[in-house]
Amino acid sequence: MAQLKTTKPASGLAKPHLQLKQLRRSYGHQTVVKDLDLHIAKGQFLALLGPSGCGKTTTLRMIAGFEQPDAGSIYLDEQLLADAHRSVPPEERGMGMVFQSYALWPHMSVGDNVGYALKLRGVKGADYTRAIDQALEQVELAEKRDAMPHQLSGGQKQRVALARCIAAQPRVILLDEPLANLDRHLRSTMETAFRQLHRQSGATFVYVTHDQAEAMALADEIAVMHQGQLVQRASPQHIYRQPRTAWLARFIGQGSVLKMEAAAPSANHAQGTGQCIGDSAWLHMAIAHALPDSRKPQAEILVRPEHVHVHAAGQGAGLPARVLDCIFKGERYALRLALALPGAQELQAYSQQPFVVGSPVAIDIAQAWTLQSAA
Ligand SMILES: Nc1ncnc2c1ncn2[C@@H]1O[C@H](COP(=O)(O)OP(=O)(O)OP(=O)(O)O)[C@@H](O)[C@H]1O
Repeated sequence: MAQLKTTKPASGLAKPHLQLKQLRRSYGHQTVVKDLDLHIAKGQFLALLGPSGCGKTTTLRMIAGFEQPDAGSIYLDEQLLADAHRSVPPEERGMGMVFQSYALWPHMSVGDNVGYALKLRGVKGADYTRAIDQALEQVELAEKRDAMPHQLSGGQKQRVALARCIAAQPRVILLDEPLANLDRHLRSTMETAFRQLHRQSGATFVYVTHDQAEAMALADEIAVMHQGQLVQRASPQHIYRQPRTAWLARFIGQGSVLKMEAAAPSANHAQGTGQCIGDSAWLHMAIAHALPDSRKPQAEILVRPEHVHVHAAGQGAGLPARVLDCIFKGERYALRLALALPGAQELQAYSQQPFVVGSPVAIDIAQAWTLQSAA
């Protein structure tokens, strides 16, 4: 692999950001990252989200410099970091990486682990000690400075790994499933720590995860990958409310993808993908007409459980349905319902009251989102 020497951007006024341009990487005959275009603004917290094997880690490793692209290029500011012919070595990219496995040196104290990169850079004496103390304070582990890694809990080890990363003051911090080894309670504590550190450090964060809840809780924007390609990139709110494809709608959050008749009678709604339908009466009609053997065109819509109102059968109008499941979730009940219509389409709903499994109900769908056909 030819190695590029680090060169500063030509202009100090250049707008700094990380750019992946038409990035491609294959292993044997399998192309795992396919012409990926991604621009990440300075100081942004971007989550790279997708199911196992979609190419997230390979993308992160190319940004870090552990893998070289087969085609395309990676720029930081205006500096070319890598393309198919050249690659700046990882240690010259000004990036830090936090792994799922913590990757602490077992024979070094917490303080020495945190200061490792600084020592390599020749930082010594009071500056070295101050940088370690500051980084450990940021992750609230100042009292563990002299402890050894084996004396720490999983969450503490991950915070040391973060402190080590921050102490080196990287421009970009790359995180590969850093919370995957932690229990649920610790994960939410660590999510708070990540958000604080992101704000304090001002660094650009690129965070790989397959957990949508984690991506939504942490990131300003989410880039969803599927089979090596970018499916959608937007804010968590946008991706949740307006997923582009049926695949993404199913992948992100709770919700049901229902079929409805694309050209329902009395429809004065424009048809097509990427639209919010808020007319309940029209929605009910279009869903009721989605006969499984219909020759008329069918469309797919996303219905989130919070938009489904359930009441006992006979108490008001609505689509007829039957309760398949009713699970107590603490603050509410989660229902699984089957429409009592041809096709028996299933959907999810929330309710403040329990419903008996098997009982007939009526449902109102307040809004839905039209989708592209399944990817
Ligand atoms: N060094 C390698 N040699 C061969 N195949 C590889 C190599 N690294 C990754 N792959 C394959 O590339 C595909 C993408 O892997 P990658 O680790 O990028 O996915 P991922 O989205 O991060 O998945 P996970 O969430 O499971 O880590 C997988 O099919 C994987 O088996």
